[in-house]
Amino acid sequence: MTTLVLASASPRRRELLAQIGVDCQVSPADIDETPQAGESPQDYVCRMAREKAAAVAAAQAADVAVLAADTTVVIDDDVLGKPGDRFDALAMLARLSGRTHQVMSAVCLCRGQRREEIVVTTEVTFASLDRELCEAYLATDEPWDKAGAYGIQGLGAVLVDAINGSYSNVVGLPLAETWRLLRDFGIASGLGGGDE
Ligand SMILES: Cc1cn([C@H]2C[C@H](O)[C@@H](COP(=O)(O)OP(=O)(O)OP(=O)(O)O)O2)c(=O)[nH]c1=O
Repeated sequence: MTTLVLASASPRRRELLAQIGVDCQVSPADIDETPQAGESPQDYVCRMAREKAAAVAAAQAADVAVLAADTTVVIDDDVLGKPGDRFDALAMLARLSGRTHQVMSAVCLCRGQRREEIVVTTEVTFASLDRELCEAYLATDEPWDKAGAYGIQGLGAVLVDAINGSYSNVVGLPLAETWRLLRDFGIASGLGGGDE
């Protein structure tokens, strides 16, 4: 049986993997998440997932598989990461208000010399938000550890009018695509049967 290490501090990613019956150990990666000048959102999320996986894989035996992911909100080709402060969070919510944005997650799975990456994009359309609603949402403390300053899986659901694409991708890990990746590596097998 292959040991799978999830290179993530996100409790949501672990819960999402558990939802599809995949057991893992957790070993968060600490990397610099600053975008590079001129880097496209897709290149950025891929690089982040790859660097998280590489940082953790370096400390593992060669037969251990490492899974890492990165999720970012993209609007007008700009990347919105986690808000740094209240002002930042309000500006993000105001920018997303009444418009459609993309949530991009990259997933990187590696074992030994083998490495595969995928990027999944979901479109999310926000309701029109007034200042009072944005302030009230900030007071819930949900925005701080989430890209784009909202969590669709929580009270942030009231901000969302529609989504087009994978829901789990917005929460941090596209489950259908990740499961296929794990299956291709021989890590996930049938449904409900756990790991091979
Ligand atoms: C848009 C959105 C993002 N998010 C989260 C998913 C990610 O955890 C987070 C984006 O930050 P990431 O850097 O992708 O992940 P992380 O810092 O939480 O964890 P790690 O790097 O250790 O794996 O935003 C939600 O939970 N709900 C949402 O609706």
